[in-house]
Amino acid sequence: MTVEPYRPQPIETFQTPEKRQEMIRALAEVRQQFGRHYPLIIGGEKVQTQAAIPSTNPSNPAEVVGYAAQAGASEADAALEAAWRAFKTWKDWPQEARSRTLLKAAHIMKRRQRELEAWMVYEIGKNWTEAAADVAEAIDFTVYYAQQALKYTAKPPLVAVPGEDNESFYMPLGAGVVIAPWNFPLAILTGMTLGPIAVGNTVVAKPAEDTPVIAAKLFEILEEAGLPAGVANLLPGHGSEVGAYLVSHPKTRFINFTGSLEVGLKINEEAAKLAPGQTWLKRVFLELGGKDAIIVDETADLEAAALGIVQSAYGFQGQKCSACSRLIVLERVHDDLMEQVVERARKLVVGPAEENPDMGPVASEKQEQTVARYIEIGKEEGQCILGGHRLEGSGYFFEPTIFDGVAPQARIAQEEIFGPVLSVIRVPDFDAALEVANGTRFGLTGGVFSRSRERLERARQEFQVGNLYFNRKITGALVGVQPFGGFNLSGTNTKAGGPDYLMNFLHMKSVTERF
Ligand SMILES: NC(=O)c1ccc[n+]([C@@H]2O[C@H](COP(=O)([O-])OP(=O)(O)OC[C@H]3O[C@@H](n4cnc5c(N)ncnc54)[C@H](O)[C@@H]3O)[C@@H](O)[C@H]2O)c1
Ligand SMILES: N[C@@H](CCC=O)C(=O)O
Repeated sequence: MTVEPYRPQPIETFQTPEKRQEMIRALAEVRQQFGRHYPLIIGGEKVQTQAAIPSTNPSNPAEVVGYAAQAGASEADAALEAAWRAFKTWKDWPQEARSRTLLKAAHIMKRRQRELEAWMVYEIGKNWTEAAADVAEAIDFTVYYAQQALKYTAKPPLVAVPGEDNESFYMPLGAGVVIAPWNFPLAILTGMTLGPIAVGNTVVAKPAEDTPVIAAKLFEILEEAGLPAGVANLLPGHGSEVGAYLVSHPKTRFINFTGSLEVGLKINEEAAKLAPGQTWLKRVFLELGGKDAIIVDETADLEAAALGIVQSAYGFQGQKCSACSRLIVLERVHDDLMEQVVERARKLVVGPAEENPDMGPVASEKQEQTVARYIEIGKEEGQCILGGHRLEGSGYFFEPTIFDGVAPQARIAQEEIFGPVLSVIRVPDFDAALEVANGTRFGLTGGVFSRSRERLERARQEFQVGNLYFNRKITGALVGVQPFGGFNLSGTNTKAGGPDYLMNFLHMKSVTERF
């Protein structure tokens, strides 16, 4: 098998008229397809249901992008059965053939790149570049895992002892459940599904309620790539119903979850209970929320810091687990820095995602209510120095918002808001900055802007996060470059897009023969 060395996909920024025209065409073509119905996919069969989940456009919620069939318990039973049936043969496919199937899927994604981006612009309100980054990451996960999977055919080296032959080898676990969030509705769903599949497992995937259409597009691609029936099964539905059912199911071998801390804790608890007939301990992977901080000290390049803060706080409307939601700034540079941050944030254009603004809408009515509630809390807990309002119009639009003078223990400095709201905390020195940065339950991403080598080296050891960035934005981890996953209550540190990720979905067998 000839394999090109893996390199992350470049992310399209639509600077040329040709690229802009491509996107305008894709948006028009996708709009023509609004309102279609998308079935469940169980064992390769397309299954319609009585109930349907409407997926709407957050820039204009009256528009229905598509309807997804809605799975319940009986469909979940059938999907797990189909996944176990497919496992019997998929586990024995030569690794090269499995990897080739994924590489083919990646090629189809590249061919349909603009179209996939356009679906996410409409379905979840990403601007064009955010949508392009999502598709690029999905392609990256697919290629990277296809290649990484090849290494597990090699047997680990063992110590030889006289009179015995010893060998160890890796085997896939079985049929697992993937439960995905809406905020990277293609990339995260793709990575969580194709990682386990790459090394011989099979999967039942439940996308988020708000993004079933882009999930259906991924499954069209997997079918075209020739992934055998039942290896990946698609089960849109409500998390508290079919999601919870799949988690508790005795036939679920592993759970690959990305989402909120609240739901992650429930899953952790339910998955630990032994269901009647269950004969294994479920492996549970949880990648959860963040309350991510950037520290800026008095030695920093303030212009670079202001740029990195604004990019990290407001990219995709702050709806990234990696988003900067706390700015921890040393008193001495507070005023100069804030002047630049406010100036940059004030210029951000907010509007319908299809017009490619800096910021589109927040994702849903639920998000709208959460962000509005925290803005009200913020007005009690800090001084609103920018924004603080929902914008007029039918879409879920908010101004970029900044609260200054926030106490480290304030709710807006401790709880994940998941919206375009930044809390600014002033500290006297770098010791205090690190203490505040580490003073939440989370530990996902973090950043430091400083020219002090000593402080950067200290932060390298003491800043308790899974992904730490110096002198740049804290979002946009690249597959294979910055393995992604948090510390503390941000998750189980699965490290998506990392060289050890696929080990999570394998177990090792050791065989000894006495001569
Ligand atoms: N750490 C990471 O890598 C990462 C990446 C993206 C998003 N996130 C986090 O995800 C959250 C935003 O996503 P969200 O709003 O979709 O999260 P969420 O927890 O509300 O939902 C995630 C998924 O869980 C399902 N679900 C809900 N209740 C369930 C239950 N009781 N049992 C089983 N499944 C259930 C939902 O239907 C959805 O598919 C934020 O907290 C964000 O920080 C984390
Ligand atoms: N991996 C993404 C965040 C995923 C969570 O939302 C990043 O690095 O920005």
